[in-house]
Amino acid sequence: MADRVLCQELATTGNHYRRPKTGVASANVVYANGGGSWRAAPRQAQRQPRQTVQQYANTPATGTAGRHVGRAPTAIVEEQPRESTGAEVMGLPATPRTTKQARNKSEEAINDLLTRIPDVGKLFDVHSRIGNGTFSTVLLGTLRRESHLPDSLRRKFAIKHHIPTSHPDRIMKELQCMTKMGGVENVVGIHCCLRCDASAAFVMPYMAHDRFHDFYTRMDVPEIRLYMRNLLVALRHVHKFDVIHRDVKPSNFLYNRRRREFLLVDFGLAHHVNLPAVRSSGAATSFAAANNNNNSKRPRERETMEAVQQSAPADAGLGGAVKRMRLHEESSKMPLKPVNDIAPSELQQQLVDGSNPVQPQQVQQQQQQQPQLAQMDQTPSTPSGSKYNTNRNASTAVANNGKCFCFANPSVCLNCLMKKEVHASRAGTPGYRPPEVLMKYPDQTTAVDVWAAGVIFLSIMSSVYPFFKAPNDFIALAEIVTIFGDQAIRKTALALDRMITLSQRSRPLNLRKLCLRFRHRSVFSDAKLLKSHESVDGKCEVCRNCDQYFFNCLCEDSEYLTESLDAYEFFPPSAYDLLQRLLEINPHNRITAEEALKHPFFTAAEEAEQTEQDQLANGTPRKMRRQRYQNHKTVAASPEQLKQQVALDLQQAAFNKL
Ligand SMILES: Nc1ncnc2c1ncn2[C@@H]1O[C@H](COP(=O)(O)OP(=O)(O)OP(=O)(O)O)[C@@H](O)[C@H]1O
Repeated sequence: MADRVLCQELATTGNHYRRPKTGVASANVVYANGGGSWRAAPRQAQRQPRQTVQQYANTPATGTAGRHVGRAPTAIVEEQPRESTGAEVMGLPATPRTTKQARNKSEEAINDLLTRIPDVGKLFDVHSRIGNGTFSTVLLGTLRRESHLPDSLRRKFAIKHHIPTSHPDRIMKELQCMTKMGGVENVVGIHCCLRCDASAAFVMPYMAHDRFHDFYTRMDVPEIRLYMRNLLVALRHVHKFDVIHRDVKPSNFLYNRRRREFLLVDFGLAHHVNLPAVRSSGAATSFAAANNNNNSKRPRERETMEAVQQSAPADAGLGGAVKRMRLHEESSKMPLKPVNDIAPSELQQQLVDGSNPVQPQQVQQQQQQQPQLAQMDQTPSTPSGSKYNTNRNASTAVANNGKCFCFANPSVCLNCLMKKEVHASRAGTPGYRPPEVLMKYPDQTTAVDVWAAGVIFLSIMSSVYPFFKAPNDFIALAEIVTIFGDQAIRKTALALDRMITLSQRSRPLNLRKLCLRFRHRSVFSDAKLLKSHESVDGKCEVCRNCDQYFFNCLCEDSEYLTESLDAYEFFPPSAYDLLQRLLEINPHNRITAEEALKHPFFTAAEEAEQTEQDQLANGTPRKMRRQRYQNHKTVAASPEQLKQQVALDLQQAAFNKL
């Protein structure tokens, strides 16, 4: 029998759903400049084989090395874009996209939900699977007690069925976020939560939405503005609670183009802004242990346990599990013996069996040693004057005030072994992690989400999705360095107390050039254009910094005469400025969601809109013309009225000028 932990009455008088229609009316559209990644994205192509037929042509990008251009998709033939409504099972005709395989998966998911949580079946008719994530399957449901109503009057719900291996704390935290913050400002709310043994399901309001893939290249500036504004509104709301969403990405920000509705979903990785209290190797140990329980289908990091430990305010309501973890953490928090006291044989023994004898006075010594160690991190120079100390002798290390001896050694030096482990969350989806996360900065803030919003904006502006696609955090950082230059990263690393070693220098690229160059890739990668710039011997110079042909150079301070981009301009200058601020490398200088909403990209448009509305209220130009014509006629009728009309016209002109 199901054990219901929280079930509010589903009597919310929400809007009755309407029969869904497709968002955009255009069938079989061929995009010459359709989306795609910098690199070939076989995963992306594989993920949606049933929905999109993609024709990739292996068009060599400009530049010899093609560091980040690689294989550019030249054409995407798509079926009519549609909202993922699950409408088929609600009496609507099945679309050709619904394959047998998809139906099977949908049925599997429904059966799984109904078997694991039988109460769901008593309350809901579950129709189809509408989303599939790392931690859950989301299904479409309608109330059984409304089954007698016509389709158009039955309310729809998104039932998020958590995978049974999801940690209870993670589920609890997600639930807390939704109950505390949800239901307003584009943030998803929750109706109820059902649990049976190890399985839990959230019942949320359902929102039919379009796939990002279908609209990100099609939006005009006002729509992009609307999209970004709504995303920032949701983030501003979440950030007011000092909560970092940590998984801001297009698939978690639902958008219904037709109804202009938005919804930020998935608070599975959300946590409070770091309190620097819990950063110990013990925490890392228990986190690792928790991590082992979770098997990920997709490369999204699972740091729930760590997040729980770092978010003290959230802990209050989390119950025994967290307390248990804290105990575990305390017991493993014991500091290591100071290096002076460790005989080499003893140390070896410790490393082998993991034993860690601790005495009270050693704790004190350890605490005294911490500032020294922190300092050491910042001073890589050695007595010999070389940048790195390659001395292998541990006793010399001690004599050298605990400097690092790891470089060029096959093992971690004693001094580093003694250091407290830096424990920084890296939860989130690859491609949306900001530099501070990639550099393992422990005191992360809501700026993490703002960076992710910037990446989404960059995808929209450049028509490249996903924009960053690195297999690991190092390459992800290298991608950021490629665009923003090494100086910005070095400075930020210094500001964040992190040390970063880069093998080469790189100058920053210009975001406007980057966006327009990618947006119009077919134009700038055209063979004819290349031919027109080739020298007589058929060669064309390539910029060493950005790896692009000189006429397409993307560098901020380019030394080349490049092709003019003005004819291809699509955005106002304020858009690039906002993009730059959202993607500020230093999290301390990054714009907040609240500030971003006051950026001229939004406010200037609002002012223009206001003026337009005022004009409408006072008469549109067309109306005015008609009025003038009528006036003219009247004037002809009476010379007396002529004066009046002229005065009126002058008044109107003066008013318009204002
Ligand atoms: N309220 C909702 N209405 C409509 N669809 C929804 C709703 N909530 C979630 N979905 C769909 O389900 C998908 C997965 O949901 P969610 O992100 O919450 O799960 P997840 O397991 O955490 O996924 P991921 O690992 O991709 O973040 C979403 O991308 C969306 O398409």
